[in-house]
Amino acid sequence: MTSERKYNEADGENEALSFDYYDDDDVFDTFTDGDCGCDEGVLGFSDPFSSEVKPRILLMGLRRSGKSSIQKVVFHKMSPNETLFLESTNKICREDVSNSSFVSFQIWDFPGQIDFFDPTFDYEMIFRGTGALIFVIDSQDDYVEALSRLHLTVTRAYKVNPDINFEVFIHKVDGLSDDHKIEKQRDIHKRANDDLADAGLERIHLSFYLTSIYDHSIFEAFSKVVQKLIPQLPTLENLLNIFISNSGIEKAFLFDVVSKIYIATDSSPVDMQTYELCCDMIDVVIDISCIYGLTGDEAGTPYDKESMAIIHLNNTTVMYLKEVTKFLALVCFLREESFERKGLVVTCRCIFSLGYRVSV
Ligand SMILES: Nc1nc2c(ncn2[C@@H]2O[C@H](COP(=O)(O)OP(=O)(O)OP(=O)(O)O)[C@@H](O)[C@H]2O)c(=O)[nH]1
Repeated sequence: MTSERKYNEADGENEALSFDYYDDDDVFDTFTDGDCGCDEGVLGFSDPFSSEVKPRILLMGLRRSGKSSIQKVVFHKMSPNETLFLESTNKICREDVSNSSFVSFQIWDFPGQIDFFDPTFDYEMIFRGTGALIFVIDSQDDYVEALSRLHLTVTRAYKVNPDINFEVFIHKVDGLSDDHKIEKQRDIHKRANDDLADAGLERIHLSFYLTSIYDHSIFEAFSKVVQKLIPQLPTLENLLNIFISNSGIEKAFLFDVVSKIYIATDSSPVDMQTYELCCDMIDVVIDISCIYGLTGDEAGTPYDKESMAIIHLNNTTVMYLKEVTKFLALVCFLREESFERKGLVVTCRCIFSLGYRVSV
């Protein structure tokens, strides 16, 4: 028998710190009409009795909209093509993502076909502990039904917990031209907000992202969702701003190496190409380390204190990657002429190490 956390409503104010435990038969078994499509052992609570409270991210949307694929590609390194063989999820799958003290949350993947407003289903308990609700809309399908489900979900969730961040992934945009993508986003944005306005709920804010598992857009969107749940974000951004203003560095990211989610960057805008280059650099570092860094039967990891890489691009830009902690990497862009002042990078690494220690 597994255990599930439940909010202790009596504790009122600070709900995020008021978990207690109970056997989960009553809530979740309502939806277990078959085997979970999730790997037992990988998914579920890694430490159900830990007192640590993690923000909860819900993945919701109609059947086949791409929820499980998103989770598998971002957090399990599944290749996008393999998602073609994913079976439909038929019960709620929960996963702990605890790569570092910053990137630490639970993802709950909901089956598309369930009626989570079934009276036997304690949706209040679920929404009360939620930090972000990602609603996935298949942009290649007719989205009228998805929009009405989005409206229902958001309004119910908001009533229970107005602090939830509502994130709408307009998904599978890989099949669409750029013009078509923008047109879809505008249409979905307008209809969803009109529905809320008609219900007198224009104060509910929805954020929209164009996503696909076939490019980096899904990682970028997830980065933004996760960043909103990191209380240390303003401090990290500040540190990165100080960092770049005191060095020749033009752009700096703090990456979670495992998921390739960037948990913070300086306040200059991020463009997709820069983000993609960072992801590629992380892949290169890990791949090269796996091939040449691990010897024989050594049980080491391909990413450790020694991990660092420098890549000279052919446009006089240099990319610099350095391990900050076991799970975090600092990835910077700088001009070749500034690169000689590499000592600054090392200094700033100390600042980040300090920032990390302070946060735990
Ligand atoms: N073209 C394209 N197909 C995608 C994308 N993401 C997911 N898919 C496909 O969409 C189909 C459904 O994906 P799932 O992840 O199983 O969808 P789901 O929302 O979890 O479905 P249920 O478990 O039934 O609720 C699969 O064939 C995926 O390969 C995407 O970004 N682009």
